[in-house]
Order: sequence, then structure tokens, then C-alpha cells
Amino acid sequence: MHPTTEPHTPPHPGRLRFAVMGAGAVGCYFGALLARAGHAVTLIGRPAHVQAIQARGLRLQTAAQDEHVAMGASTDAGAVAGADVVLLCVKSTDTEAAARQIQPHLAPGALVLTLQNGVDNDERVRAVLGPAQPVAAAVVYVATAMAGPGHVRHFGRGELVLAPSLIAERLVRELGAAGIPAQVSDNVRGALWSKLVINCAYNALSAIVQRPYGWLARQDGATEVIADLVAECLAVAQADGVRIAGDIHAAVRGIVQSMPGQRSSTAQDLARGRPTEIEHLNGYVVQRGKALGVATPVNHALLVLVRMAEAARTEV
Ligand SMILES: NC(=O)C1=CN([C@@H]2O[C@H](COP(=O)(O)OP(=O)(O)OC[C@H]3O[C@@H](n4cnc5c(N)ncnc54)[C@H](OP(=O)(O)O)[C@@H]3O)[C@@H](O)[C@H]2O)C=CC1
Ligand SMILES: CC(C)(CO)C(=O)C(=O)O
Repeated sequence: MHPTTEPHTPPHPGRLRFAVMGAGAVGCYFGALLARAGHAVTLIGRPAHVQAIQARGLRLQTAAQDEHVAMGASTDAGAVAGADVVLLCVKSTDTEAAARQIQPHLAPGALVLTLQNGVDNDERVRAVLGPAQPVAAAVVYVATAMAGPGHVRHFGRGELVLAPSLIAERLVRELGAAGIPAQVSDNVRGALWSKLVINCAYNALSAIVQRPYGWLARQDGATEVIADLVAECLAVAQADGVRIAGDIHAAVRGIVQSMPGQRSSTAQDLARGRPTEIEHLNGYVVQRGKALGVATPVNHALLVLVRMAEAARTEV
């Protein structure tokens, strides 16, 4: 399919204005849908993406369409000024740095919404921005990736579950109108933890052997290792007072059925020489387990193996 260049609806003055801190896969996908629906959206990202978006609009490629969506783009964190909502879409490794960069430019009541994996990004942003700035976590269910400068590909899903905030209901309405199904939940922490458990079960294993989930599940002993990883995560969650959302065991099993050919984001980061989010996945469980007196030897072993794989890449 060849991309079409269609001017999107011009920004509608009555709608929420968005900035996206971190113009990568997640930020570009949600930013493009919002811009297409008539929201003022500015993406803040690295020069190659920003230059491409400024020149041609963001290329949004989905199963149904391939188009260029015009929207603002900047390399300057100051471009968050004037936004009602800032979607924080950097990797969990970059949370504090990104929060520090946007801090001087945020409008006083602007909501910072964290669209990231890991369970404590909202707390970490709050620690930087202070209690006066509204900050809320969102759980992101989407499969998307950058295919080149200013080019995002969407592979499936695209829903958000949002923590309560003063503008949550309005946000849900406007996101919905933009084609982003969203709901507010009083247990976003539990939902983030459910994703964390899935990430801890598969991401490191997939990264260490560079294989997809279907392959992993067929290996002798893998089911037992995954069961041990999940049991450790659930013990830490329980000790931490987390109410895990949904049937977590079914969700863990479901990954093998729904994505047998997929490698984890940790596997992809490792293969591309990018920093992984492992410290915020198995690393988080190990660290919370230590603080709460819960043993996490299997998570610890995988954490150390991924750290070693990362370190080994940089050695000659
Ligand atoms: N992709 C997906 O399908 C899903 C991702 N997630 C989660 O969403 C979060 C974002 O993931 P994803 O979009 O894939 O990641 P990406 O790496 O594609 O996007 C993050 C982008 O932000 C850029 N960035 C980082 N710091 C800054 C900064 N200070 N100023 C400007 N740009 C910056 C990065 O540049 P650089 O790389 O040069 O640092 C990168 O281009 C992660 O926590 C991920 O786990 C959750 C569900 C699904
Ligand atoms: C695909 C999935 C759900 C599984 O680990 C994921 O979130 C990731 O790769 O980071």
C-alpha cells in the first residue's frame, strides 16, 4: 500500500491540546490518531523523526490505511508549553530525564499521563515534578513499532486504561472520539502489575535466547521456569498490597497463543544495541522483593543474565 498524504482536520479550538514527550512507536501512534481527529498535537522527539515529520507529516501505517498525518514536531522539550495533556512515552529508563526536561515548560494544571510499561513511572514523574502537577498512569495495550524516521507501523490493539484525574472523563470521551478506546479504572496499579507479570514471565527469556514466545513454550522445562517467575511476582505483589487485575494465569498462557511468533521488546532492544527496560521489569520485582522480604531467585537470575548480555555487547 502506498501512503496517501491527506490533510487531517485542522486543530479544533475546543478540544484538549496534546504534547507527546518521546516521539517513538507509542507516542507517534497515539499522537497521530489524536491529530487526525482535530486535536492540536506536538511530538517531541529525536532529530531524524522530527525532521521527517516536519517535512512530510507522520507516516501512519496500519492494516487498514497508510497515510501521512500533519502535526507539530520539535526536538525541544519546551514544546510542551500550552498543552493540556502531555503523553509521556519514553522508555522507563528515560522517565526522570524526560520529566526534568519538560518541568520548566509545563502549564500549571497540565496533566502528565505516563504511557509506559513498568509500574512506578507515575511515582517517579511525581517525584520530579512535585505534588502540584497532575500526573496519572495509563496502561497501554498496543503493538506498534517505528519502521523508519517519522514512520510508525501499527500491528494491533490500541486501548488505554487510565488512572483517575480531574479531566479523566473528558479525556476518555475525546480519546474515544479519536478512535482510542479508553476507560478509567481505580485499579490501574493492578493492571500495570498484570502487564509486569507477563513481561517478567517472557521478556528476559525471549531476549536471552533471541527467540519468540511460541518457541520458548515448546522447550523442555520452560513452563516450570515461567511458573516460578510468575509465582515470585505474585508473592511480591501480594506483599506490596497490589490487587492484580484479571485472571493472570490465563493472561500469561494467552501470550503464547496470541503472539507465538513475536519476540519481546527486551529481545528487540538487546538485538538493536538499545538499552533494555529490564531494571523496570524483573529488576523492579527483585528490588521490591528485597524491600518486602520476599525471595525472587528466578527473577534475579534472569535480571543478571540480561544485564550480562547488555554488557557483553559493548565488549570487543
Ligand atoms: N511499542 C509498543 O508496542 C509498546 C510499548 N509499550 C511501552 O511504551 C513505552 C514506549 O515504548 P516505545 O514507544 O516502543 O519506545 P520507543 O523507543 O519507540 O520510543 C521512545 C522514543 O522517545 C525518545 N526519547 C527518549 N528520551 C527523549 C527525550 N528526552 N527527548 C526526546 N525524545 C526522547 C527515544 O529516542 P532514543 O531511542 O534516541 O532515546 C525514542 O525515539 C515503553 O515503556 C514500552 O515498554 C507498551 C506497550 C506496547
Ligand atoms: C509483547 C509483550 C506483551 C510480552 O512480553 C510485551 O509487552 C513486550 O514485549 O514488552
